[in-house]
Amino acid sequence: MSQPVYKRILLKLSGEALMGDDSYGINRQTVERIVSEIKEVADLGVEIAIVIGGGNIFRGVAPAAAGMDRATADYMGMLATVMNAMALQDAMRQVGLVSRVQSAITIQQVAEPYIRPKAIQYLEEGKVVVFGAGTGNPFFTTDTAAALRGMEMNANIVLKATKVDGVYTDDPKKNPDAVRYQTITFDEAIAKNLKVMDATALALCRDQNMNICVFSIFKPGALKRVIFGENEGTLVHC
Ligand SMILES: Nc1ncnc2c1ncn2[C@@H]1O[C@H](COP(=O)(O)OP(=O)(O)OP(=O)(O)O)[C@@H](O)[C@H]1O
Ligand SMILES: O=c1ccn([C@@H]2O[C@H](COP(=O)(O)O)[C@@H](O)[C@H]2O)c(=O)[nH]1
Repeated sequence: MSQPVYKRILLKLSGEALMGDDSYGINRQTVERIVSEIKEVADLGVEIAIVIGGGNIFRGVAPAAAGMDRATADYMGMLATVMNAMALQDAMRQVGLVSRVQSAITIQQVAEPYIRPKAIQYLEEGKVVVFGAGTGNPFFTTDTAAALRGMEMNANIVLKATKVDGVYTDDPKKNPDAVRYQTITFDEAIAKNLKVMDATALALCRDQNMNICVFSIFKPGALKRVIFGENEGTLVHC
C-alpha cells in the first residue's frame, strides 16, 4: 500500500473557497466537505498545520475597503481570518478532529496566541493547528503567513489549496487560453509575475528551499493525491 510522502504539511486554505457558491461568507456545506478531506489525510497520520485566508469576508485591498486607511483595512482582514479559523475548528470538532487555533493577533477570549513550540507540540500530538490572523502584520497576505508558518513548523511542503488547479501562464479565470504548468521554478514564477501567489511568499519559500504545491480545493480527492505524491496541481520548486 502506498504511503504519504509528507509527514508534516502546511496547508494554505483559500478564504474565498469557503464561500462555496455564495457571494460572501462561510458556506457550511463547503466547510464540511473541505474538513472531510482534511480528516482523511489526518487519519493517515500526516501532521497538519493550516493557514486560512480571509477573502470570503474581507480583503484589505478590495473596493469595500476603498477610502479606508490601508493598515486598518488589513487588520480587519486579519480578524476575518480568525473567524474562518473558528468556523473550521468547529467543523473539525464535529467530525472528531482535535484542533487548536492560534492567532497572530492577541485575542485571548477566542484563540490562543501564536506560540511556536506549543504549535509544534500540538502537531506532534496529532492535533490540527489552525493559524489565524495571518502574519499579524498589515501589508502582508495569508500566503506569506503560510510560507512563514510552514518554515517555522518545519513542514515538508506548503500546499496552497485554492480555486484553480495549479499555476497557469496567465489567470485562467480571465484568460481561457492560459496553460497550466506541471512544475515551475520560483524564479520563473516571480519573473513572470504569475499572480497565483504573492511574490513575498514565493521569495521566502525559494530562499528557504520550501516547495509549494498549488492545487484546487474544489477537486474531490486532490489533497489526498498531493499527499501521496501523485501528479496533481503545480509544483513550485527551486
Ligand atoms: N498565473 C496564474 N495561475 C493561476 N491562478 C492565477 C494566476 N494569476 C492569477 N490567478 C488567480 O489567483 C487566484 C488565487 O489566488 P488568491 O490569492 O486570489 O486566492 P486564495 O489565496 O486562494 O484565496 P484567499 O486570498 O481568499 O485566501 C486564482 O483564483 C486565480 O484566478
Ligand atoms: O499577514 C497578513 C494576512 C492578511 N492580511 C489582511 O487580511 C486579508 C485577507 O487575507 P488574504 O490573504 O487576502 O486571504 C488581506 O487582504 C489583508 O488585508 C494582512 O494584512 N496581513
